[in-house]
Amino acid sequence: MERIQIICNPNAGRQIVQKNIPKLVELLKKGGRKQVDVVYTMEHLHAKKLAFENAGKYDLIIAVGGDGTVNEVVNGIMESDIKPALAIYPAGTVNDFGSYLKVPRHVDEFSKMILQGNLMKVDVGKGGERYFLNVAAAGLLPEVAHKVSSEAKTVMGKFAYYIEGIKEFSKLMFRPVKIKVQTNGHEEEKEILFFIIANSPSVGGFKYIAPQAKVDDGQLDLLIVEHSQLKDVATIFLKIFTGAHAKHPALKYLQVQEFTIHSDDAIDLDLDGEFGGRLPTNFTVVKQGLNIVIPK
Ligand SMILES: Nc1ncnc2c1ncn2[C@@H]1O[C@H](COP(=O)(O)OP(=O)(O)OP(=O)(O)O)[C@@H](O)[C@H]1O
Repeated sequence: MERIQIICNPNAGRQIVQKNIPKLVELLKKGGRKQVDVVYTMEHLHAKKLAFENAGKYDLIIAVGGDGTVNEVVNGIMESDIKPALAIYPAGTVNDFGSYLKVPRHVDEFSKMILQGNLMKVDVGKGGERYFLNVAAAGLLPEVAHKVSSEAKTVMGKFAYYIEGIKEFSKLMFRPVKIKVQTNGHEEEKEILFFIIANSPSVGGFKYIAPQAKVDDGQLDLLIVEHSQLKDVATIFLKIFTGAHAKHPALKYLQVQEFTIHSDDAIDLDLDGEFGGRLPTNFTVVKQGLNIVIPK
């Protein structure tokens, strides 16, 4: 992987990791990489455009930012005919996929990982026409993610999500979401509190939301909590910290390759923490569709 493009969101997270970029470039050049170009994103969707337009010119794109920036780079790569490899340099409030892959945050370790170039093929989820690397969701979690202001997340980190989550939770007790789920030609109507479609086990900073998820098995893990199970929701939430929630009878846990979710209400969809359009949405998975650099 000789030709490297670094796409960096200067505003992501606490804007600390970004200070390492000059050092990273220096280390990669010292390691023999002749072309290491850095571009800073200027606005929403800029990272996607940069990844798409330059996909053929690079062997590797390093996304520096949070899950939103990584999602944009993944969309740019997946929409391109030539697909460079991806590396995630976690610099955001939440970096689920990077944390799951145990990507080092220290610049020396990170550059070592890039120079070693150990690749893994991972699945990429698709919700409608948009790709997601880690998670698609609607209901409680995305409402929380979108309600928390960027400033609050920067100051409080992940805890901002949890605090808002508790506030939102009481509101949602009275507002279930009606959905139709189609899997393998079978349709079921449900009133749910939320659903999560996970590629990796780690979602929203919780490490074990989808404990059975594997990022290269060609399957998406679908978790649904039905409204009828409201009385159990508190217990489910408490168990999330250890992953024990997945075995709770009130939570439906399915592994699927394709399914559709409809709703009569205008329900926002969240893909990797970003607004991803509205339901209805057909979900598919591109099995091992992306090469990603991981530690040895
Ligand atoms: N220069 C920029 N100014 C403003 N927003 C940007 C800029 N570059 C990228 N973005 C947008 O910032 C959003 C958040 O990015 P990302 O998830 O990487 O960071 P984060 O710090 O984890 O998230 P958040 O800002 O939501 O806390 C993305 O939607 C991205 O498109």
